[in-house]
Amino acid sequence: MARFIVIESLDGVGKTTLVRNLAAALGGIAMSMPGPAIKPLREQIHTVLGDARIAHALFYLAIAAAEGAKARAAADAGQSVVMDRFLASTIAYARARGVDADFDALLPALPRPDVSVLLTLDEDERVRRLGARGEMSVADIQSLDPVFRGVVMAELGARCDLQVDVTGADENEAVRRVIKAVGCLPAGL
Ligand SMILES: Cc1cn([C@H]2C[C@H](O)[C@@H](COP(=O)(O)O)O2)c(=O)[nH]c1=O
Repeated sequence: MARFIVIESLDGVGKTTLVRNLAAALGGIAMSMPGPAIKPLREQIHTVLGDARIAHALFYLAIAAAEGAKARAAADAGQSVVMDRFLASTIAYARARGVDADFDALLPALPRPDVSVLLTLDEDERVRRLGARGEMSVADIQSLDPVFRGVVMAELGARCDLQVDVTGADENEAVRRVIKAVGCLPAGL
């Protein structure tokens, strides 16, 4: 049974909420990239890394190696782990920002999830939700560019095991759709 589950998507699809709700439904733990300890420092780290796009990709890869190892260990010990973004996002965003590195050569050395799910949402609805967030991040704005979005979605689609569309789904229905697609059992069953 899948215990280390990765959820990937563009920004604004509802990934973070879904990760939290799915982890609760499975009686498991929610994790995120780059993780709560790094998140407050992220802007500072981006400033230090500057224009070197490969540096940003390597930063996220290092975090994926570290957080992925923790997730893998917890899953191997019998816990369900739901991770908000992982290697597919790291590679997809690096590619969309023009980094031309052989990421696939590194994959065998990195922790592997049991299943990765690409969450999709009707694009008009996604744009509406991003707008409703108030201030958009640089990444949010980049995801509105059709070329950028196309590269990210092509990479995510090629690298995820499953795709689940959550258009028209409320929070609970989104969890049900993912559980059905993954075939994992909610807590208590
Ligand atoms: C996790 C991760 C995020 N990102 C970018 C893409 C997201 O739009 C942005 C914010 O991610 P977040 O919404 O999951 O916090 O950071 C990368 O470029 N590489 C990565 O490995």
